[in-house]
Amino acid sequence: MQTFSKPVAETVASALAQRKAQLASAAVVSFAGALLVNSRRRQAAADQKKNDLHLHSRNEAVERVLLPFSQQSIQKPPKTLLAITSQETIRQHKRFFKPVDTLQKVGVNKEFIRQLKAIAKIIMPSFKTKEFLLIVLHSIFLVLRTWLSVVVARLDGRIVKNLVAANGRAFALSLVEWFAIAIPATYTNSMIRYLQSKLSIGFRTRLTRYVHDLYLDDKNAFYRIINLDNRIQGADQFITTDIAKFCDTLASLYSNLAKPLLDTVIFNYQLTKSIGMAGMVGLFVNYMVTARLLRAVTPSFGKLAAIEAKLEGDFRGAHTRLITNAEEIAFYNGADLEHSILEKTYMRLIKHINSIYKIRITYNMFEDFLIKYVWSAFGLGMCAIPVFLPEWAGTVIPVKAGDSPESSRTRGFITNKRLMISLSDAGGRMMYSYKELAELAGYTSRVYNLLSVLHSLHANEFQSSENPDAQYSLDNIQGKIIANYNGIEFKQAPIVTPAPGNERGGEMLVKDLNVSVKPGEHLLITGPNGVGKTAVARVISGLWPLFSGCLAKPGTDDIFYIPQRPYLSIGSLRDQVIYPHSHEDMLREGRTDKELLEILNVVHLAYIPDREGGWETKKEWKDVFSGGEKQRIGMARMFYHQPKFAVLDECTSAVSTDVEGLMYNHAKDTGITLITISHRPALFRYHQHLLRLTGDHGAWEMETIGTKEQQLSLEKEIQALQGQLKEVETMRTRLQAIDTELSLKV
Ligand SMILES: Nc1ncnc2c1ncn2[C@@H]1O[C@H](COP(=O)(O)OP(=O)(O)OP(=O)(O)O)[C@@H](O)[C@H]1O
Repeated sequence: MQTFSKPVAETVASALAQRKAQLASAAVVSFAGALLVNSRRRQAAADQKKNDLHLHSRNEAVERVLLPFSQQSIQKPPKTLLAITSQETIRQHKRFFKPVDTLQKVGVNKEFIRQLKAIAKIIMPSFKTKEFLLIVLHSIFLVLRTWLSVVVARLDGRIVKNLVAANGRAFALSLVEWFAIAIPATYTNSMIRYLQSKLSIGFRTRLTRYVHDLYLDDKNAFYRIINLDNRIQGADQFITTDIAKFCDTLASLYSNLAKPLLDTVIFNYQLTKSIGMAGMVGLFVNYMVTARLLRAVTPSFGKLAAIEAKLEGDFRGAHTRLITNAEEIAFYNGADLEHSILEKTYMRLIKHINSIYKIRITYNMFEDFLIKYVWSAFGLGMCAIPVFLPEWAGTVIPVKAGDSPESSRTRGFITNKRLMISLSDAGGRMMYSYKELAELAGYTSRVYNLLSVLHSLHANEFQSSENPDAQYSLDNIQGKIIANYNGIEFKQAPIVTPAPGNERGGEMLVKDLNVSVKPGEHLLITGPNGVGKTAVARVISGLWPLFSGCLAKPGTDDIFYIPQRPYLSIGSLRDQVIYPHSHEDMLREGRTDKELLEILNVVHLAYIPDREGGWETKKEWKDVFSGGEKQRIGMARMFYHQPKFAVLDECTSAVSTDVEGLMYNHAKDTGITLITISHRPALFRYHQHLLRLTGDHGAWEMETIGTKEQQLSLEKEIQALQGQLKEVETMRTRLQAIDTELSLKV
């Protein structure tokens, strides 16, 4: 048991030694370190980055998008050229995607048509697109299929007539004709399905590309949509599933609506020839009445589809959270609770789907009854008109030379009946299309909502506050940002949480901050948990808005952020070090793996490439690296990018103090000005200034490290530690006493 007391003394002694070292080193730290800048190297890197940025500029006309389309292509995806959405197009489209009125009913109405028209500008930007060609081809095949249906109906009539007339030769010949028609008919059907799928995937590619261009824009809309807006929950579901469903429904709707419409026109024309005008008027009246009846009983499938999509998103989101936080949940033994959360989310979804199924029972019954039975009976009645009341029909079934009146009537009846069946099928599909149209309205409202929110975030238009008296509201951002400044300077700038949808508006964390960081003047930001240290970094990076005051900051290339939570991307080991650059960027800049190894050496990770099997190794890196290794990779990234300024947010908390010191010294030696967010006093010595956030109504204070006050406060801390050190002996004695007491009891 005595061994426990030794570390107590050691810890206090080492803390004391550290304080003394701080006191000594803080006094000697000066701007000299900052002047030892390897300026040539940094300048070259900056130029290279600018060059690189130019090559990847968002204004670049065309970018390659990888679209795997077969199993083979998954290994080696083909490259399809797709134009990147230009800023001009986005600006022009903005007015079509005005914010959605949440009270607006989702359904087949004017708003739906307006939203669909707006989305059409993305999925079919002009008639010179591949998608338009697909629609034309698709339409040709649809006409062909209708024509083939008429031919088949006539042939069917002739086959039965030959059978009734016992004409064996004619019967055999008509059967041959039957098979001859089967070939183009089946080819037509396959092509219709193929072209429909192609159309859907074409729409999806355009829409996904457009959404990605907005979602991952230079304003970080993917961050804003979560933190600065609460109109869209689970954007991933919108992008991966809702867009796909929207495109599938739209493409199939065209074929499901265009084909029966065409069928209705052509079959009606054919039927008029056989059943006369009276029959046609009867049929028309029948359509009108049934359509009205069906419309009246159709439930709001659009709204139901939109709710279903949202619940699907919630279920998917719950699973994603489980995967992302698997280790933490497993450590906490949280499987039971997570299980019940997943079950609840799933049951909410299933309950909704079940209610849709129940609604559909009566609707489908009514629909079937009207279309299959009422229509057939009505149709048969119409077919009988030329037989029983030829004077009403205004037409009689022609009797061909050599045919008996019976066989002619049979031929006429069979042909008409087939046309009738096709007509009722077309009607059924049209009615079904109405249901599909209502569902499309649901998907359209979701896709439109996503697009309108992305457009507004891209244009820096945020959700308006419900409280007009709120001091800080996202729709009233007054702060002034000066970019490309050689330093960081806050003037009367409050740090405020964005808090979208919060009745009270944003909460002020730091009051009117006045801080200036010039090159070489390293700043340490400290303060209790939740006081707003990271929030300062968020405002510098532009993730959070500046509600008032002024902030001058370096250009995006000149500042690098290492966040509190390490992030490891998908990709090779090399990709982890050079993130967010790609291997192609690295080669273009003329950087080598040898250089990367030197960087890993600085952060004491030189053993990693060998251990992991080389730079090309791909793994789920977040599960491979230890906490400290992840943080060192973060530092390695900074050394790779060599920015002028770096914001380090508690990013070395799991790194041993000696390696941490080496990394800090190396960063300073290479000319990086550090803005560190930390609670660790061991880091004082690497900085000139200290910003202390006290959390008392947004209060803060600035100190120069190494000043008299600073020394005084360190002296005080040393005295306190020395006091504790004196107590070690007493504590040790007490521990021994407890040990003895315990052993006696045992
Ligand atoms: N997106 C957000 N919307 C509203 N409030 C937020 C948001 N993100 C953080 N906050 C709140 O802002 C406050 C400051 O957060 P911040 O992350 O800056 O704390 P911190 O000082 O860095 O704390 P720590 O030392 O624990 O890292 C916290 O109370 C936090 O709950």
